[in-house]
Amino acid sequence: MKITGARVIVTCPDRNFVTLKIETDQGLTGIGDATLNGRELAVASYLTDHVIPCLIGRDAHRIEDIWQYLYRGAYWRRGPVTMSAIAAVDTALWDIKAKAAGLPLYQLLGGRSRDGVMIYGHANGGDIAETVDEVQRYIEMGYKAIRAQSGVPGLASTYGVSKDKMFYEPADGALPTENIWSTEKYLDHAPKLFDALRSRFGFEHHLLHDVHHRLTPIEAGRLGKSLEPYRLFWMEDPTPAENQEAFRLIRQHTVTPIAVGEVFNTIWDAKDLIQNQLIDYIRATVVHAGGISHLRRIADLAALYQVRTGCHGATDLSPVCMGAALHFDISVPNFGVQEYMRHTEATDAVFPHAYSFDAGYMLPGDVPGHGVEIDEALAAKYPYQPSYLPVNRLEDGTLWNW
Ligand SMILES: O=C(O)[C@@H](O)[C@@H](O)[C@H](O)[C@H](O)CO
Ligand SMILES: [Mg+2]
Repeated sequence: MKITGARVIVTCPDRNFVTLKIETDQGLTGIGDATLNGRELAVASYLTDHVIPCLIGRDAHRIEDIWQYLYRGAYWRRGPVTMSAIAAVDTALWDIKAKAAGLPLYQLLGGRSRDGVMIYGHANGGDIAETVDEVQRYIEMGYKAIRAQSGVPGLASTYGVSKDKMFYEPADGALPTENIWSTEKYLDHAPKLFDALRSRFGFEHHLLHDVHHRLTPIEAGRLGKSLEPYRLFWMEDPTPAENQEAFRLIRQHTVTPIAVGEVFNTIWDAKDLIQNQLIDYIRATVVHAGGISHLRRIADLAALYQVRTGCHGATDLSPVCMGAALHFDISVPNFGVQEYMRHTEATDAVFPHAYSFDAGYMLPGDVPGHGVEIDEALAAKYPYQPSYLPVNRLEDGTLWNW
């Protein structure tokens, strides 16, 4: 089966998405997500100008060979732009292969390992009271696992607190907005949030929290220790993970489980964290970590050390990524949880899909392929809109991690 064409579709139904569509000489097409929030056009150009010319005429069934060709052939390896582009090709080719076999993608990945994919949603509020009410709402919607983020007294804004409660889009400006961050105010506040949540709801539901790279290792150790009475499912991105060694310091101080990896794009970013059991969940996902093929390699390494998957699934990852991730999630043996931030109706209309939500779990659907398509005519109605993620500054003006 030959690749006869490929094109990049950039669309912005409420937010920007980049999609690669591959066509073959047997009439089958496949799509892959290539969205990189705030740097979308870099990936679109990488695909259009440097990858697609190399794809035409290749055998669409040779997924692994094409992956190696794009990874080794670029000479300049790794990084979010390169690996998101490779991920889009990989995902589209798995979509084609499954369609050619007439099977849902998970059947080519070893079949089901579970009946459904447990997901977690994002409850957030401007203060503790509002966040408690939002957690209540997610419990009523049937969620078994809920991430809780709240505003911090004394800070005008902070990561994870959105205006619209069902969708969270942090990219909010034609140039980056600047937020002010105070670690002391946050460390004083976070335990109070989870004390209120456990006092109200007990321990029946999994509670998660995203620190979003904003602490130093010892501060992360302090936070993890302060959250131990509340038995979190995980504390996410407690400190930037370029220095994987830093997590040893956190581990010395707390048994609060740690999840890292949504910004990782290859197995090399996670190798030491996994092999030294410095984390409990790996957050790498289909769109940013080289696609289905590479994510399986990361998951297999993680399984050796009893590290489980917890794929990133924010609104800025398109329904194409969500669909592919659910096929991965329902089959991977060391599954942990899948993040699911809902997309808007306009986005869902552009990306019709077979996956579904049912009482805190999601199902990938059983149509051939990964079950997600793109309505190109509708996509064309939503032109790209430049949009940046915010930056953080400390109260003294120092540029910090957002
Ligand atoms: O865990 C998460 O979902 C967050 O870290 C994301 O919302 C992240 O901030 C965005 O994906 C960035 O575009
Ligand atoms: Mg996160």
